[in-house]
Amino acid sequence: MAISELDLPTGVVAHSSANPQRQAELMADNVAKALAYAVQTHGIASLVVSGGRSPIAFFEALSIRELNWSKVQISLADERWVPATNPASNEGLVRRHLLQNAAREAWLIGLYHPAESLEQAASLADQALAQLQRPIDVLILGMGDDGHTASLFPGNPKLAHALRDDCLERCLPMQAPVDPQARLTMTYPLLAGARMQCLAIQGADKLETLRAALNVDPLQMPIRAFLHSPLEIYWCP
Ligand SMILES: O=C1O[C@H](COP(=O)(O)O)[C@@H](O)[C@H](O)[C@H]1O
Repeated sequence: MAISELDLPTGVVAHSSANPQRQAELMADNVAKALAYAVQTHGIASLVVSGGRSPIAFFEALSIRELNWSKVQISLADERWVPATNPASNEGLVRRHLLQNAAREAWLIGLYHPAESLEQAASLADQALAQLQRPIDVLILGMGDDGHTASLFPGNPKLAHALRDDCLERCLPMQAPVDPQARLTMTYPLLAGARMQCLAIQGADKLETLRAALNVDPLQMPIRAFLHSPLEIYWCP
């Protein structure tokens, strides 16, 4: 199946690339243009990225794009509650692959904070996110095989609250079904307010997950909540 065969909602744009490197370069070009425009028009740009296995080539391609990175804030759609030195840390991934080259001048607002409980850590992350320029200029989402995005996981008791349009928290604690289970996630209104929204996915399995998500409720597959304009989906086989 190709992404062009999906019946996507009106206003959702699909970009198809021949391979992961081409996809990374195309996304890096488009994201760099959007960040440069944001810096030019309001003096500061905010970029929120996801972790997981997929974004490394994109991070590296973006890190060498020339723009005024000292005016760019970078934060994370979600984080595992582990320090940046832990191999599972999304912040660690961003530090190793994105905050390099020209992009080393960017300003990172991490979600991880040491605390006595995950709830306290989420509250500290929520406070740190007060510095993040809103609306987010560019959001890069990923998607798990169960239809989760950020750390908005199906079956979590806090999911319905995190997906509410009027959810006041910027960040909430979540439990994932896989290790590391303790997670921190940005909530729906913060994420879905982004000016430019991209979903980056690779492979036939993720396309099948996306197809399934089109026909279910967001509580079953949270990516469903984002499948509307202005989402741009970047897919490659
Ligand atoms: O756990 C996570 O998974 C999703 C998808 O990651 P991938 O490895 O399948 O690309 C990711 O978007 C999220 O940020 C991450 O914490």
